[in-house]
Formats: sequence, structure tokens, C-alpha cells
Amino acid sequence: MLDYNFWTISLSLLSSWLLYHLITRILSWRDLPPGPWGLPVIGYLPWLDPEHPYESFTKLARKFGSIYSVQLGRLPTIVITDPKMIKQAFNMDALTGRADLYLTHGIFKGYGLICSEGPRWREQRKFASTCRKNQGMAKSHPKREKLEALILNGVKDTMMRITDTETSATSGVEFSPFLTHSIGNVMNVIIFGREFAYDDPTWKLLTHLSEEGVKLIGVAGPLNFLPFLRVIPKFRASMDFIVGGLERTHEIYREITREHSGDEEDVVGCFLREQRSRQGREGDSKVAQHSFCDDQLNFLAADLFGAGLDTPLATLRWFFTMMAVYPEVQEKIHTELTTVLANHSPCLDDAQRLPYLEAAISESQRLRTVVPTGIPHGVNTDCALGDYQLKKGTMVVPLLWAVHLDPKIWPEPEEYRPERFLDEMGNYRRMEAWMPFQTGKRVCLGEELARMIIFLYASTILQKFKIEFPDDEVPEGKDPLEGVCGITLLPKYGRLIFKSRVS
Ligand code: HEM
Repeated sequence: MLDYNFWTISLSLLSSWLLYHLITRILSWRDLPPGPWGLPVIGYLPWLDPEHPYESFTKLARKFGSIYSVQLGRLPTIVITDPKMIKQAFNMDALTGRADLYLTHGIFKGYGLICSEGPRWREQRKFASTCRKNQGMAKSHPKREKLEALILNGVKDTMMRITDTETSATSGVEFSPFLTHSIGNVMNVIIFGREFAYDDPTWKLLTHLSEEGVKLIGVAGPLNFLPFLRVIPKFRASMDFIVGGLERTHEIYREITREHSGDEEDVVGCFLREQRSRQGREGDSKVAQHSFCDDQLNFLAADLFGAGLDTPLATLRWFFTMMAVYPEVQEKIHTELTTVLANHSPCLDDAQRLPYLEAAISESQRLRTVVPTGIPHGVNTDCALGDYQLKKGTMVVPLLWAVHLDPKIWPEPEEYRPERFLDEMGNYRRMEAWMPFQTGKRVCLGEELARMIIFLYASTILQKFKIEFPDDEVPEGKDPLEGVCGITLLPKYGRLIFKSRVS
């Protein structure tokens, strides 16, 4: 009798609990945009193409519209492809969080800038913005010329390596390591106040750890959504590499920091000064003090280095690849460079006088968005977005790939046409739906620096070299603009011929 009662009560409690959850779930779905069904626990993950998740998301947008919901493992997710709605959403305070991915919360533990949220993010963003301006990353800042000289030094280094490689003008060269080294050194000087030689073992180690780590981290990586999978050996090995690489990188950063006195103008020096001033300041909240702890410095430096190197590198690689694929555009740029500059080497002030080049760069950033799924945000308080109710903890994906290839905004979107970014007078015009740096309160902090780097590399290299694809680089029938996606989208075919234009 006792047994019977126990089981009856337990079963009815369990079924009430399940019913309650089912009803609340159904009620919460009512307030969400439409979207595909998924399986329990894993949601829609099995249907995402792990190599091209942005394409799977774009297909769903064609079916469900410009805002839809999709369950990814344990994370309720909203995907937006309408640029106006992305702007509206990403300007809301409630959407300034980061999604609870295993990477951001489990590994980076909310440190740094890219993965931080709340008061720490606000403080670190303010600090990094001040550093950015003090380093000359603002129009008409007195230090801008110094920064320009630093970048031009990097351009010179890359061109020297291209010229020194015997095969450059005949069978081509993989020039990505040259760009990695020279742009990496721009970031090294900004952050650490030092450069590394091309063959320096520490530099080799740092780039190896970062390149391999980035390959293993993809927003679609199932571990991000199902952290328990890390018990599986394949995932365990990836995690061990990422975590071990991070520790080793931080060790190197700590050595560099120890060599700082705190008077330096680089990011580490500024951070140390801020840290010291806070230690001595009474009345500062605990969060504020904690926000400038030693761990934060290492994560912040890694964020600035990674973001500052990977995305301009990817953008320049795509740009030069497009030059090889579209020789008529390349010739137009070269004619513009020759007409406007005669023989002098490009400088930042020339950018406004080179609208076709600017348009060609923007168009390459549109056609191959280097962060195709954007960097997702997280909802930090329940809020309304248009007619929908978003719950705290929801991930919001701004699907930049779909925005940039939307035929309603960009007729024949797969065509590379710099003219889209020119007005009737031939002046450069920024298009509203063009958002490679995302938009809103967390918009890329390095946009100005990125524009400086991309312009100086693109203009100087195209002035001196004619770029072509080697005959054997792209197999017959393959798309020369095919991409390989890690955190950033990179060209699959990277070997290019650089023919000197200077006789
Ligand atoms: C073409 C080059 C670049 C592209 C396409 C790009 C793209 C992006 C995107 C899409 C975001 C996400 C914004 C958001 O979450 O709303 C971002 C954030 C960020 N970017 Fe860039 N970026 C570029 C260059 C740089 C450079 C050179 C730096 C160097 C300082 C940098 C530093 C950052 C930082 C620190 C954030 C995080 C901002 C935050 O979370 O508050 N980026 N970038």
C-alpha cells in the first residue's frame, strides 16, 4: 500500500513538473520569432554545416525570415539578417552581454574585452578606447603620424620579403606569413612596446598557438553549446590545446610585463599605471579594482593582439585575392593611384583622393565578410525587440554574411562591383547595410586602426606590384573565392604572383 502511494505520488509530481515545463516552454515560444524545430538537448546543432555555419544560418533566414529563433544545444538563439533590426538590437543596453558559450564563459571566464560583460566590460572598453586614442587611432590626433610610420614600416617589411622570395614573380608565394609577421609587429608595438624578428622562436610559438587555437574555436563548435562533450577524447584534445596554449601565451606576456616599469606608452604600460592608481585610490568598488587585475591584463592583451591581427590579415588576404580574380578592377585602381599620386608613395591623407580604391576595399569586405556570423551578443536582462520578447541568456547572432549578400540590398550580390560604394560624382559613399565591424554599443574597437592598416597595405602594394593567380593554384572548376572558416573566414587559395611594376 505504502509502495503504491509512493509511486503514484512520485509519478504525478513528475508529470506535473514535465507539464509545467512544457507549458512554460510553449508560452515562451509564443513570444519568439518563428524558427526550425530541433531535437531535445542538442537542438538544431546536427543540421548546421560545421565548416560553413553562416551558410546554414542564411538558408534558414530564406525560410523563416529576417529574424528567427533556433535552439543551439542549451542556448536559445535569435538570428537577425535585417541590417536595420541589427542596428536597433545592438544599440540596446540589454544586448551588450556576450552569449554563454563555453569559450567566452568557460575558458575566458569573462576576462579580457571581447568576452567580458557588465561593469568589467564597460570599464575595460573605456580604458581601451582611451589607449586607442592616445596611440593615434583617431583622425587628427598628434600621434597619428607616428602610428602611420609604424604601419608603413610593416608594409615595407612585407614588400621586402615578397621581393626577396625568388618565386614571387613566377610561380607565386604564400605571402600570408609575411603579412602575419608585419601586422603582428604593429600590434606588438602598440600593446607590448616591442617587435619580434621573423625567426624569433617566441614569435613562432605565439603565432603557432594562436593560429592553431583559432582553427579549433568556431562559433559552431558543438562544445560551445554542449560543454559536457569535453569528456570525449577528440574534444578533450582540442580543449587541452586551447587552454594549454592560453597558459603558455600568458606566461610570455607575464615575462614582457615584468620588463615594464609602468611609464611606457604601450597598452601594458598604461594598464600598469591604471592598476597602480586604483590600488592607491580609496572608495573604488571591488569590481573596479578586480577589473584591473593581472589576469585581466593578459586576457586583454591577447584579445587586442588576436582581434588586431586576424581580421585585418583576413581582409587583406581577401582583397589581394580579389585583385587576382578581377584584373580589370586592379588596373582601375592602379590607374587611379598613378593619376592621383604620380610617383609619391601613399599616405593616410591620400585616402580621400582615392575613392575607387576605398570602394574596392569596402566591396571586398562585403563580398567576403571575414566574421561571417558576426560576434554574437547575449541578452543580459529580459527585453522586447520589436514584437518579440527576449529572455535573459538568449544568444543573438547578427548574420553579417546574409546582410552583405542580400539581393534586395545588393543587386547580383555575388558580383564584385566597387561602384556600389561610389555616388554619381564618383565619391566614396558608406552604405548603411555595410557592417563588417558590426554596429551598436560594442562595435569593433579597432575600426580606425584596421582602416589605416588596410589602406596603407593595399595602396602601397598595388602601386608597386601587379597581382595574379598562378595557373596551378585554383583547381579547374573550383571557386577562387572559396573560404575556410575558423573564427575568421580566410581564402582557401593563398598563393599569389607579385610582378613588379617598377622597371
Ligand atoms: C578588418 C578588420 C576588423 C574587422 C572586420 C573587425 C570586426 C569586429 C567585429 C565584427 C566585432 C564584434 C563587435 C560586436 O561584438 O558588436 C569586433 C570587436 C572587436 N574588435 Fe574588431 N575588427 C577588425 C579589426 C580590429 C582591430 C585592428 C582591432 C585592434 C584593436 C580590433 C579590436 C576589437 C575589439 C577589442 C573588439 C571587442 C569590442 C567589445 O567587445 O566591446 N578589431 N571586431
